[in-house]
Amino acid sequence: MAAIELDGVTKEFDAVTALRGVDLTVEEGEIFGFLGPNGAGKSTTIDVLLDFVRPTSGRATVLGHDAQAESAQVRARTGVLPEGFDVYDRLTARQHVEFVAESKDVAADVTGLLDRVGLADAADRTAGDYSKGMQQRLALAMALVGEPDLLILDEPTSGLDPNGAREMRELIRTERDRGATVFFSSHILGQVEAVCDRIAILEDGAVQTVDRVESLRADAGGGTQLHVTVESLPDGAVSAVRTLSGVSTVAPDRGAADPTVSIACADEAKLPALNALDQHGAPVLDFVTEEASLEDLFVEYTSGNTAQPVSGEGRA
Ligand SMILES: Nc1ncnc2c1ncn2[C@@H]1O[C@H](COP(=O)(O)OP(=O)(O)OP(=O)(O)O)[C@@H](O)[C@H]1O
Repeated sequence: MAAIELDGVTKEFDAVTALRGVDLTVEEGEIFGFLGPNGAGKSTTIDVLLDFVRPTSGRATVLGHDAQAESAQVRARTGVLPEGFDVYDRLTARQHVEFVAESKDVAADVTGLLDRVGLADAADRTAGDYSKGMQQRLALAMALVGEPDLLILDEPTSGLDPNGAREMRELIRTERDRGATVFFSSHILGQVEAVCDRIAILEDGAVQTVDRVESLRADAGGGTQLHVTVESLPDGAVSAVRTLSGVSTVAPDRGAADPTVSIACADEAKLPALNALDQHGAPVLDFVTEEASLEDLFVEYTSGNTAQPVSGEGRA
């Protein structure tokens, strides 16, 4: 059974069409990244799933329940980290989590949950004094109450430092290993590509593409960037690499003491490219490889929208 099914969902807010016939299926047990620039419609989609807004047309099903008619059942089995979560200033973190457990009518290991999100030491401090990152961690602990079958996380790494973002990704993986489905939105490509099984790219209320991360990476053109330092770089060596199958671009740079050449190529073309350099008067001194980023693809699908897709602060 699909964890999430959107079927032709359109949402119009007066003058703004936020969603335009969105079709999307998220399978159970997936970590699914919902990516798009600011204003693409990510939060509106999540609001439809949780019945905070009603679609103008189309239908949403969550964990087999109709998102509108059976929203209570959906919420009972779903943990949500909303965008721009506001804490209750005078309540402690512990009280926040206890409150969610009471509302959901489930038993919760409150200390254990706060420990998992790195707030054990601050559990009894009032959340009004928390930093933004600590508030975000608290929101995550609240989302995890009751071991939900589905986690819906809206911009979960917002406000987190690089360590916090990495811990968030580890936690997402742990939740998936427990059997949960994780659906999370982000406008930061690096966050999504580091952890997701599949990604949908949304732009202007419409799904532009849905695919596995590896397939998107392959579509990004050239599986690998090869940066090679050579002793010398005659034109013949550059041309020899250009003619190899699987090589898409070759960019020589003769400005430094040792010339370099950057080669975008398919994985299987890496060794032939290095051999071709060696054999055409460009002995290889050193090389590094870099996986192709999805950033170009993201920009292509989102028409270079003003949101900055950054490639992340490092992989988990
Ligand atoms: N309640 C509302 N009333 C009017 N317009 C709205 C409302 N909610 C969202 N919109 C509009 O719908 C569009 C999609 O907004 P949404 O918040 O879903 O985007 P998003 O992808 O989540 O963006 P961000 O990354 O900035 O959070 C935007 O143009 C927004 O202004």
